[in-house]
Amino acid sequence: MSEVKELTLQEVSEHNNKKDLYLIINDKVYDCTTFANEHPGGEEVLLDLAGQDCTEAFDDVGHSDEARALLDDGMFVGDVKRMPGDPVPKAKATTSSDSSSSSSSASGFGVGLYAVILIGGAVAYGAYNYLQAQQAQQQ
Ligand code: HEM
Repeated sequence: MSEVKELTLQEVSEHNNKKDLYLIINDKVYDCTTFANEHPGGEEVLLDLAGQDCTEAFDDVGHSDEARALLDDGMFVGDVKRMPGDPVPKAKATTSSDSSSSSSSASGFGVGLYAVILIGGAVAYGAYNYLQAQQAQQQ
């Protein structure tokens, strides 16, 4: 088995143009030079991020499994070699778990809010009926 190549952020950042375009996704380096002009999302977005870590941008778009499979289908160059002082990777695990946990807590809050509105409405309706009955008795 051949060893996986390792590239520093500095090395990757030199591949930053249309004729030589590397991207980092999840700490892996991909050569997107030929793919760029076939990219369904356009060549421009890839050029803007050329030589950089685009994990966040890639995840934000919500790319399909097909798009992810494309990456390992001939574009893989090697792993990122983090040097002391390099920026920390745009956390992959936290981004996905963050969004799922925040969305689940948001939906939890939504259900709670509905419950409060429903119960509040029921109590108000009950109080109104009670007062009406009291008034009817007094007349
Ligand atoms: C080498 C990495 C990338 C690959 C292999 C890739 C592949 C693809 C593929 C196959 C699609 C079609 C929809 C799908 O299957 O999800 C797509 C759509 C798209 N991509 Fe990428 N993409 C890459 C990087 C990026 C990056 C870094 C951005 C930055 C924002 C981006 C932005 C978009 C957008 C906006 C679309 C939607 C296009 C549309 O539906 O009109 N992509 N990409």
